[in-house]
Amino acid sequence: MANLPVIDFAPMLSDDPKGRSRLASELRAACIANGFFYATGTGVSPEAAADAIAAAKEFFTLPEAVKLTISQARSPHGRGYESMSNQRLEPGAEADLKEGFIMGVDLPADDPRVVAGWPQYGWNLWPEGMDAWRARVEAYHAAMIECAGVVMRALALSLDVEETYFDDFRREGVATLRMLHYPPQPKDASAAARGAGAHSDWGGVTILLQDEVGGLQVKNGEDDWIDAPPIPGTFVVNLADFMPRWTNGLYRSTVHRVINRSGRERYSLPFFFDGRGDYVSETIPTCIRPGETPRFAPLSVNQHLAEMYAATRAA
Ligand SMILES: O=C(O)CCC(=O)C(=O)O
Ligand SMILES: [Fe+2]
Repeated sequence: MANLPVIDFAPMLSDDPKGRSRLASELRAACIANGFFYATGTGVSPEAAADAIAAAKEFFTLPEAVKLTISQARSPHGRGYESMSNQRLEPGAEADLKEGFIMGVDLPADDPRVVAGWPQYGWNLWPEGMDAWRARVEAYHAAMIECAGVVMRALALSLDVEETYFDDFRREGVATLRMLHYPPQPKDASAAARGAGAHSDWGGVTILLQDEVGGLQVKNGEDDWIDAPPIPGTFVVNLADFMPRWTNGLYRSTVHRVINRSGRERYSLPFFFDGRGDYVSETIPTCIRPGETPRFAPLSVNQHLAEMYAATRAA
């Protein structure tokens, strides 16, 4: 079984037309095959990545009562602390054995998009007296917005459109950082136990930083589960639900899951780049081959996010 490829994005950060065209074709092959790959050279420093994992561990060691002061239940916008087993990503499986912390672009209550109730547009919740921690998390979030820009510009090139093609989607879009803690699955756990049940992600791309423990699995192009083990110095990137819409099904929004059978605590930080609420997807003209018609109706980010958040709540 071929492993997922490691793709170097460094050509996007310098004037390197040859490198970019090599990157575009490697990326295209990876996106058609599995929609999952590892990324290096995205411009995020190893120190920033290590610090983000450290910050996640620090948060989850706080007493439950402290974490609950910023419970997601208190946020109209899905921010804050997500208690253990609060989500069920896979219908028919058990609720996900994970807890999380969610933050995103911070907007005041009087922002017109917040007033209009756009999903995931709103303000963050932060634990009391942890300003330095907050600054570290905000710095990593800002770095990931940049990183997603690099990845999406390369994706545009891989589809033979201007590198700016996805800029309208990206501009002031939903950009959610989730810190996750997966306790080890108990030895006697049922076959339906999941850290994160099988699902696809909902936006444009997801860029995942995982620690050294492992447990992420990907459903490949042949419908087999394959491991996406940690590779130091990389992110795991997966395409999400808008990609098949843009590409008329050429690029997949790949199903993945987490089962933590390691016996150890696992920490991971997915960053979801979900796009601008009022953005409506259309099929990219270069993705419609002669004789084909668009397979997907236009869909707005707001509509898709609202439906998916509602569908996956465990309670
Ligand atoms: O923790 C991971 O490795 C993946 C998490 C994930 O797929 C998600 O939160 O959507
Ligand atoms: Fe996911």
